[in-house]
Amino acid sequence: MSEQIRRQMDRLIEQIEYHRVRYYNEHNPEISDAEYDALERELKALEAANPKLVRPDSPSFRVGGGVAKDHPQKEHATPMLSLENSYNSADLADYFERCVAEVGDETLRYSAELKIDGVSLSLVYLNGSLDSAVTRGDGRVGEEVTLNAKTIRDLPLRVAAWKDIDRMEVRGEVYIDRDDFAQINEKRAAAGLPLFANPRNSAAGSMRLLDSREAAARHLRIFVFQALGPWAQTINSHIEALKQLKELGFTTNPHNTVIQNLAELERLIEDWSAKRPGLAYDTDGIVLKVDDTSFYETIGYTSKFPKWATAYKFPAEQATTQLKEITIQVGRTGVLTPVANFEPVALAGTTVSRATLHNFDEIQKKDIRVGDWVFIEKGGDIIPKVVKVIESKRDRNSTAYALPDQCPSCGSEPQRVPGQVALRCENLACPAQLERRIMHFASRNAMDIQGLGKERVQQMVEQKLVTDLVSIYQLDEEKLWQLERVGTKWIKNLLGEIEKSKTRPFARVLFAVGIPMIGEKVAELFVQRFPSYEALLAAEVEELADLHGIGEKVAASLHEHLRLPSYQETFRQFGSMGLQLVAEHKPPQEGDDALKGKTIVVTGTFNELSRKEITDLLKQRGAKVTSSVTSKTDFLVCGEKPGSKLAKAQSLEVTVVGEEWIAQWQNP
Ligand SMILES: NC(=O)c1ccc[n+]([C@@H]2O[C@H](COP(=O)([O-])OP(=O)(O)OC[C@H]3O[C@@H](n4cnc5c(N)ncnc54)[C@H](O)[C@@H]3O)[C@@H](O)[C@H]2O)c1
Ligand SMILES: [Zn+2]
Repeated sequence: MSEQIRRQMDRLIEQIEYHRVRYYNEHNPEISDAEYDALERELKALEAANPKLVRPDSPSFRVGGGVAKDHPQKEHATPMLSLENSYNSADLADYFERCVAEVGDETLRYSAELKIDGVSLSLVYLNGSLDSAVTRGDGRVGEEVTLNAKTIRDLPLRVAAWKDIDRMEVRGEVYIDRDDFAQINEKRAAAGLPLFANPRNSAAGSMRLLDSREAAARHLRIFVFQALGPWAQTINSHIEALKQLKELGFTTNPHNTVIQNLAELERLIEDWSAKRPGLAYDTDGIVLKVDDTSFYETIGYTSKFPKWATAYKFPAEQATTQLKEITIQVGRTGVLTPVANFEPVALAGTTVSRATLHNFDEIQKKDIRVGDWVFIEKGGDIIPKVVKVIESKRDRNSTAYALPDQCPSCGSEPQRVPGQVALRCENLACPAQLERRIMHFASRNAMDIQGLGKERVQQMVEQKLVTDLVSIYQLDEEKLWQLERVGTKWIKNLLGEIEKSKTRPFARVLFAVGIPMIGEKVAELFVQRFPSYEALLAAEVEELADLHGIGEKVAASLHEHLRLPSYQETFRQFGSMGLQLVAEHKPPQEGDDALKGKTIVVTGTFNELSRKEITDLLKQRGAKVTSSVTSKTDFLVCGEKPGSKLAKAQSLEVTVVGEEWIAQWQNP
């Protein structure tokens, strides 16, 4: 029996040692922290039940992962310990009881601090100047990384208001902001380097880089959380020490508070559980420390952590699991989104089995393959995401992911959206998109078919009364009677509306078919220059892009879509059903109000007309001419030397037109 337990302990220790090297030395873990902690807990439980079998070299007594030879080694004046972990109220209640019992005072105050998810660093200042920075290492001896520490953005290299102390040690947590971390991983993905699982691993790796210029590019930051040495010994409140550190120019975390009991802590935990996704940096818990430092020796230490402190750990947000399949969802706009389906795994209190992969570029960048073991993460989002692949666990025969060649809803070949990372199904009859397409087609500014509300459209699509845009014009009384709760009057009205929609001008038809990036105003601009479907189809992409107010991507989108079979077929059928595919050219009449409801800004200098003449002309046509560009502006008429209004209009995506656009509003 005991032989079996011994073997079990050996096996656990071997696993733990293996993962410590991956984590502490290589900064490239193969399992999540929660999974690692479970191994440690299992070992500790076995050790507690079998004290005779405990190995003297057990990781249960050790801090960190030892020291590598890359940097000079340096012994800590005071050991750098870890923190005891608490996962629930019972653990925390134990902590409060223990402190009160040791001190014999119920009114103890505790400093409650966010546990910053980074790596600890010891900084020694001699006569006010930073002398050395040392990592925790194995707690006793660490690695000297002073040059790297000097790249930490908010670390003072000299302490200004120095108070005659020749030696002072400050400890803190070095971390990387989430945004900076995302950029680091993006660069690594582009360079084909293994990704970091989280900001903490990348901070740890960065601190130990051999080239401090590279460390500087990692944008390291620090929150200091402790002072040691003669100066600190004169202050016997931890909170007060933090305050004075701040006055000396160190950055302390602004969210530290004082609490007195478990109830207050529980409120704090609840509060931060909600708020911490909004912080710029990762936190993994709340650290409690007895505020009165004169009790530290009384309460004492284990070989691994101080007993006057504990760390409540938030539920784990990362896990590792195996990717079984990549399925594809078709969004309402036709965009195909890959979804990771994996072995169900517990994560932050729920079981998850799916994660979004965002887009196909993401899969390629991270080289995610079916069968891979992956790190998944929940963070602040409801939907988990795949952080990275664990390459060391990849099957040798695995192959890179191939882009889908079929839309899962309709089977047609998806297209790459020009200039974007998305793949899109462009089939106008794709069932997954039909409802949205019809709603758009029938909307007020498009074909304006009243009576085609959301619910009705849903029913029609479900019952296959409409299967594409063309089939709207094939609806008849008999078909409509199949719907629930309809009457003669409603049917007659709807058919009337559909018939009436055939008279909508061509620009509206062009807008209504829902070509990506072709909005209402853009459709109008195109039709003014190319007044029929035939003319548009004959136009080269350069000619389309040549129009004032039209971007290259927009022109490319129109050009490409008009050539897709499903669009060509749709326009052909529209034509034979009597929809308007030719613009009726109405020269404007004196006093007509073609620009009614439009808000227009005029800027710059013009060749043919003065600014005043242009303004008057637009007003005659019913436009409201205003002086500043806002999101409500419909057009910016832009001459030469336009100034800041042009940039403003571009940033708000207001349509910009030139002097030639004015010509159409002049009387013949
Ligand atoms: N995934 C793996 O394979 C693997 C392997 C080994 C270790 N680990 C993980 O490493 C962790 C253990 O590392 P650890 O010993 O650094 O413990 P820890 O990170 O859980 O806690 C101790 C550390 O918290 C930091 N800290 C942050 N804010 C603080 C504050 N306000 N006051 C004081 N300290 C603060 C300090 O650096 C301190 O050293 C565990 O989470 C474990 O899961 C993971
Ligand atoms: Zn499709």
